[in-house]
Amino acid sequence: MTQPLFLVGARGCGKTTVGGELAQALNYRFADTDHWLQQNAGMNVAQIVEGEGWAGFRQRESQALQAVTAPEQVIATGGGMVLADHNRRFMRERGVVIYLEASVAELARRLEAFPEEGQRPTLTGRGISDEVAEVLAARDALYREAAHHVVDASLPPQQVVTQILCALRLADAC
Ligand SMILES: Nc1ncnc2c1ncn2[C@@H]1O[C@H](COP(=O)(O)OP(=O)(O)O)[C@@H](O)[C@H]1O
Ligand SMILES: O=C(O)C1=C[C@@H](OP(=O)(O)O)[C@@H](O)[C@H](O)C1
Ligand SMILES: [Mg+2]
Repeated sequence: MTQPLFLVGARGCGKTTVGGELAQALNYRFADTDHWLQQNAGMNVAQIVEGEGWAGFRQRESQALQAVTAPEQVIATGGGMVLADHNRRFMRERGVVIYLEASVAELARRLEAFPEEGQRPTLTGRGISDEVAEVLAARDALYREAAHHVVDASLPPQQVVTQILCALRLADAC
């Protein structure tokens, strides 16, 4: 199997963290669409949104998705990548898409501990817990529609990696 692997899911579900560990386990390269676009723009997410609005950011993240997609590549997407129908279709057709599913409580706990405001400016103007609930309610169906596999992202990162390898039939002890 050499197809690109796309990780999707809400802010804080661990796409960036798990993506790096999954790439190591498979000896694949790792790319994160947010890292790519921030390097390309010379600005962080908050600065892009301030200058160009969310519409500008969404355009840049679709470009990033196209740019980083390659064989033997693990790709951590941003939480809103699935909003565009063309991104969902592109990921499903070009590779294997994995939804890292976690509860609102778990996501809010992680984001409260590590808000990373430059990477995650507010989407709704609400507090973290309310925002996570509102955004997940709006996007959960899109993550499921995009995904070939759903894994439990509330476990420690290495266990999430193991679940993914099992879903891909790349591990023996599942
Ligand atoms: N499986 C996990 N268990 C506990 N904490 C995690 C896990 N995955 C990620 N984290 C932590 O949650 C925060 C967000 O993780 P990150 O990988 O940036 O998520 P995402 O890219 O999906 O927004 C980080 O502080 C990270 O250390
Ligand atoms: O959910 C979202 O709309 C976003 C998630 C962020 O990425 P992470 O999911 O890696 O935090 C980043 O792309 C941007 O702040 C928008
Ligand atoms: Mg991330």
